[in-house]
Amino acid sequence: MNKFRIGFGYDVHQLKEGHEFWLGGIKLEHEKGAFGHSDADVLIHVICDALLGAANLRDIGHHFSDQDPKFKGIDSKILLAEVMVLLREAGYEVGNLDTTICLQLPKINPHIPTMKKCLSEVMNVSENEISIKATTTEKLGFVGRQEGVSAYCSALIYSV
Ligand SMILES: Nc1ccn([C@@H]2O[C@H](COP(=O)(O)O)[C@@H](O)[C@H]2O)c(=O)n1
Ligand SMILES: C[C@@]1(CO)OP(=O)(O)OP(=O)(O)OC[C@H]1O
Repeated sequence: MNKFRIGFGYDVHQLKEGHEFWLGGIKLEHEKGAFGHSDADVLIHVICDALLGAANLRDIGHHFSDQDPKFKGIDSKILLAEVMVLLREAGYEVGNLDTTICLQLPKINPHIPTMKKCLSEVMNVSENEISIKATTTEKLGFVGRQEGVSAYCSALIYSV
């Protein structure tokens, strides 16, 4: 019988002028971009954390340290692909993911189909199993002030 496990991820990155804005594996055109040790793709980071957590494999920083120059500016799609290797080596497959991006601007809805296609290809998981949603915080807090972007992910995995 398949064993089902759930996982959860949460992450925040600062938004700053003069940085690229990578989100869900694609580059958005915006006056500010996300800042981090990697490309700061907060959506991919929460997916990694939710999958690692579900498999009890620690977290993204444990596998890809923000102190390691090897990961400086790295494309987070590479990290997600590596997480999928770890997950499958541990004997699991992805059931489904449900994510929420908290971002005041820009609007994410027009980009969701492209993000889903991109993540589906990186993970080798059907687009139907990848849900991406977005919300503002009604101009409240660091998201509302456009100082940062946060995201959440719930993941279901099952043993194969
Ligand atoms: N960056 C965002 C934020 C929100 N959306 C979409 O707009 C809807 C309304 O947002 P509220 O914060 O007022 O609830 C939301 O449900 C999303 O569909 C978006 O595309 N990009
Ligand atoms: C991805 C890593 C590694 O480059 O760096 P950041 O882009 O800073 O991301 P974060 O989610 O803060 O932590 C994970 C890090 O290990």
